[in-house]
Amino acid sequence: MRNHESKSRKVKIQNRLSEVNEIELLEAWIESVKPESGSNPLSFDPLTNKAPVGRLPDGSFSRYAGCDRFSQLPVSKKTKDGLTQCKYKTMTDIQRASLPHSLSGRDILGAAKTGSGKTLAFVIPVLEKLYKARWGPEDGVGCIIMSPTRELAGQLFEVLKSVGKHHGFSAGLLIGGRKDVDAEKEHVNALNILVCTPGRLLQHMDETPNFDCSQLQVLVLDEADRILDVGFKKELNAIISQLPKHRQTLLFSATQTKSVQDLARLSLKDPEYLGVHEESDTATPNRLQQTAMLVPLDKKLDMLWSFIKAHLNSRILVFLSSCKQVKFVFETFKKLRPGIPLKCLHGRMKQDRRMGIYSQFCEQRSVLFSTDVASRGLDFNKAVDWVVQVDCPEDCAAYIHRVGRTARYLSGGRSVLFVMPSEMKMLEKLEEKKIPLRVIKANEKKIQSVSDLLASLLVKYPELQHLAQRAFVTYLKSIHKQKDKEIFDVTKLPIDEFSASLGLPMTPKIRFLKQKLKGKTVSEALSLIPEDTGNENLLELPIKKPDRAKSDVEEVEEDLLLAKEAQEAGENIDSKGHDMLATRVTKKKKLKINVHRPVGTRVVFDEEGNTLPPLARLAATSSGADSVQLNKEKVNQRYAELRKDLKVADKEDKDLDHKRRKEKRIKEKMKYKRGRDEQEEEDEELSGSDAEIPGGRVDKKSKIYFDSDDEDGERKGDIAREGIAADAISLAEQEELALKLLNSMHS
Ligand SMILES: Nc1ncnc2c1ncn2[C@@H]1O[C@H](COP(=O)(O)OP(=O)(O)OP(=O)(O)O)[C@@H](O)[C@H]1O
Repeated sequence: MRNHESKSRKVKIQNRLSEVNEIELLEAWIESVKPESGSNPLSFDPLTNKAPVGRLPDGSFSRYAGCDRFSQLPVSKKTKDGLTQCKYKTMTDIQRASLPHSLSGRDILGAAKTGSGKTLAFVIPVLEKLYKARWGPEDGVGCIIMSPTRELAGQLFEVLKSVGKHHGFSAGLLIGGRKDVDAEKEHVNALNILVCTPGRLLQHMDETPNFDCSQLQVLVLDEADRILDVGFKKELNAIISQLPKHRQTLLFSATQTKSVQDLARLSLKDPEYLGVHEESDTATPNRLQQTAMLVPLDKKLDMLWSFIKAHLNSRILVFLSSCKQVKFVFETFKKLRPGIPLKCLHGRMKQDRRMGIYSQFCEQRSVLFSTDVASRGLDFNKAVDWVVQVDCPEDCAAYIHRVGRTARYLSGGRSVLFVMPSEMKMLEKLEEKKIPLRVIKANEKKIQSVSDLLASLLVKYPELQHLAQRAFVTYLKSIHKQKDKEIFDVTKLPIDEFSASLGLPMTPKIRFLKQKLKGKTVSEALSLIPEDTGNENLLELPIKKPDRAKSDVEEVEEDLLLAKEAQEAGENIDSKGHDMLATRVTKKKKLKINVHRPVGTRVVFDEEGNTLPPLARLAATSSGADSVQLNKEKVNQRYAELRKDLKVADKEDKDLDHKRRKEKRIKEKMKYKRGRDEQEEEDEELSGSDAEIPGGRVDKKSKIYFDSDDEDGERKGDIAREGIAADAISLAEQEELALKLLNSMHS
């Protein structure tokens, strides 16, 4: 027994000695032939396969800058073994360009096309840095790898595990949507490498006792431009403030930032900027065939349906602009049975389900409807045949990342972008960014219409109607919120036709466009109605009437529907569900209600219970001048009454709404106090907000954690915004309050 123990101790000592020797050798090698700062190793001639590697007979070292095989790099045997087992032999361009610099400890800003192997370009230096520092369990967190989405973090974690499997480091995946946060807290201090999303990392920084990153050696931001953009600004600043300045920082993305401000935030030291495909003719992979098709908004679903039916043996990734769009298209198309499995992925799904869907999609032919949650970094086993962008991406970078889900590494792929007539500017912008797009015309004969099928589905399944309405509103909202107004202009969209194309019997109201009328309340708007229109027969309201042929009965039903949705959404509407201001105000067309319209289209009862058409009793019943005068007076009187009623109703609604918001805030606060961080149920939705609108993030009121792909995060942001608006409590006041609380806790 004792013999055995001493033997194993001997082996350990030997291993340690050989590791120490290896590290000394690696350090000497790296130091003696490191590439000049500012050089791009891609311009060096590769070493031949037979050239000796490492220490040469004359005591010098082989050159590693410019070599094209992992075996020629000054990296440890453990890393080399991991790479060999994963069958990685030859380096990709970004790996060739960046590894010689990153292995010598320099900060890196790496930009290379999608699918070009950026992950290994940071995983290898991370492993090597910690290995050379002889990092052990007692040293705590040595490296943080941050990703903007959970799926991507999960994927990076897998690469790290497989390439680093011969090293003894402990690594953990810290992402939102996992329930085991308490268990995580217990272990997080023992981890050497954290692969995380910013929200979850910050949560640990704030909540985990003794969480310590003060010894951090390497910080990696994958999809760095995304993490550096406004959506993550607060989280990132808070995280960075807790990290030591003396560290190595590696930033990678397909669309990199060079903004000095951003880099200053990260305290980079003379970073090596390695944009390996900058000289390339195209910004996207060469094996990617990209097309664009002019598709009007109301024909998008027809086109998508026809496309799917024509590619039943493919793996198709479809991008839509919001999770409500995704849900609607997924649920309805599923019922229409296109003959290929359908799946959907969006930020409101529970994390386990998201992961499950992601792997299922990698395995079989299917269509995956997704929001931008799947647009960055994900490597679907090189198996996506088509990327279909039904809704236009917010900018060229988003386009590049979406199409980058196909044609990865050496494989080919195809993509198609549906562009609406109002978005043609996008094509110019893409061309400017060196994105080779072929604009093609759809074969009209092959397009199958689904609108009628959808309409019947919506009749049969009322819940789908609700989904359709939400999809409709959130789509328009996403367009309205887009920053690039040259491309996105909600007023240019065929709104009624769009509504009909979703199968909706009538156009839902578009509440958010209220702003166009400068935020006036219902009663204020009513007060704008002229006392005397100058035309005895017409009442003009600033309402866009979508379908002139639509009957009044339809209008009543429509209002009821809208009222229901608006109430759910917590909007200010009057007690009868009328939101006259917000109703279909798009092109500010005026609805003219003819008070002389035929009796019988809309049934109204008078005090005796007799049926009357609306306002008919106010209208002229004879052609005599007296009666016209009389009716005008009645009309004005009636309006005055209406205004009064509505003012009262409006006030009641405001009070109710205020109360409701207050209750909601209190509820939310309680929720966060309990430390709940789980993903909300898919169907828990907040009034008209759609979280997948990039840049739509808002300041958070208090400690709220979210990942970019976490629609709940956006929700929480919205809640915070509501809270701020309602309370008008400033950040300074909140901080003061928090301080007081803290002081009282300590005293
Ligand atoms: N040297 C290599 N040899 C063979 N395959 C590689 C090599 N490097 C990376 N790959 C493979 O290429 C694919 C794309 O790699 P990776 O996901 O790192 O790309 P990326 O540049 O990070 O893409 P994105 O910009 O979309 O995040 C992966 O399947 C990976 O396994």
